[in-house]
Amino acid sequence: MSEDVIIEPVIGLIGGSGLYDIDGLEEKEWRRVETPWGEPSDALLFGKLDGVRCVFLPRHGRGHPIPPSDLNFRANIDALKRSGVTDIVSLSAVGSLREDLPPGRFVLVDQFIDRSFAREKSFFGRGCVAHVGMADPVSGRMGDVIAAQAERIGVEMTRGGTYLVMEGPQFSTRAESELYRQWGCSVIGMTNMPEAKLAREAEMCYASIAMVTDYDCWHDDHDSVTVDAVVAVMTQNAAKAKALVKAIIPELGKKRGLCSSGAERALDHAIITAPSARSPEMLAKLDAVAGRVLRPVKESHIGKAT
Ligand SMILES: CSC[C@H]1O[C@H](OP(=O)(O)O)[C@H](O)[C@@H]1O
Ligand SMILES: Nc1ncnc2[nH]cnc12
Repeated sequence: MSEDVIIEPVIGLIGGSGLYDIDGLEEKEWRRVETPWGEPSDALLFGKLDGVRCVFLPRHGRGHPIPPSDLNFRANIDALKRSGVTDIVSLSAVGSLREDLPPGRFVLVDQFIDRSFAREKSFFGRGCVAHVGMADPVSGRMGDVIAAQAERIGVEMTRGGTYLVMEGPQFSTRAESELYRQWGCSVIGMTNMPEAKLAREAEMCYASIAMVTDYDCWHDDHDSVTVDAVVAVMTQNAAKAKALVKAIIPELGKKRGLCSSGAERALDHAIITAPSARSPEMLAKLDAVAGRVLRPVKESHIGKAT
């Protein structure tokens, strides 16, 4: 049954390698946010762009002190959620697994293969078990806005692509890179999972802009990826990324109904633990991410349309 709700979006931006700040924010303020899951990667940058509330988080922290496997993804997503964020735009450096996705190209990812293995992947667990759907991990609504704005400002963007998430921190062997190519993957990186899974559990819409920095190690005509090469291309990509962010925020910030991705109601049919078997400690930790379904209805954070 469709619900009559109006959402005033707050846009969360997660900046990856080479993106540690965003331009043009008004009323800027870096603020630390505490979470029950530990510390986020850094303080969060709060501000407004064209009147739209935004919250920026540098994924690896300013100066990039945190490697992918040590990222506290749960704290990052929880901090964005308790800051009021409704829609997350992830910006990431990635390697290309396809000839037609050269360095400099932006890819609007629509699928993931999660090969990460040393990370906390869920807010739920003993005391409150939930299984959310991940068939469609990103928001097509956000994708439509991002693709349209990329075209308008002349940023070359490929719509759709599968992002292979590897554990890292080492880059892939040639055999691994070839294997992922055979699997039909488009790009490779180390960070979008479990980020996208946790965003879904926290009922936030998620879109991923993957910015190609290299051809990984499979391409005969290109050197194997190095950090220097990634950073050099990312420095060129960053200006385009910042222009794109400026273009999408006023559009993403418009009042709207529920997202077609279903993300905002992901927990409606996901929690399997009987109310009598739920642990109070777990419920306390889930206060921000699952408050909508675990708290009494009158406290729900999304207002009904009048
Ligand atoms: C510096 S190259 C490897 C590093 O860059 C990507 O991070 P992010 O997605 O945050 O831009 C990649 O996933 C690795 O973490
Ligand atoms: N080739 C690559 N592999 C993994 N993560 C990356 N980030 C940027 N390039 C990458």
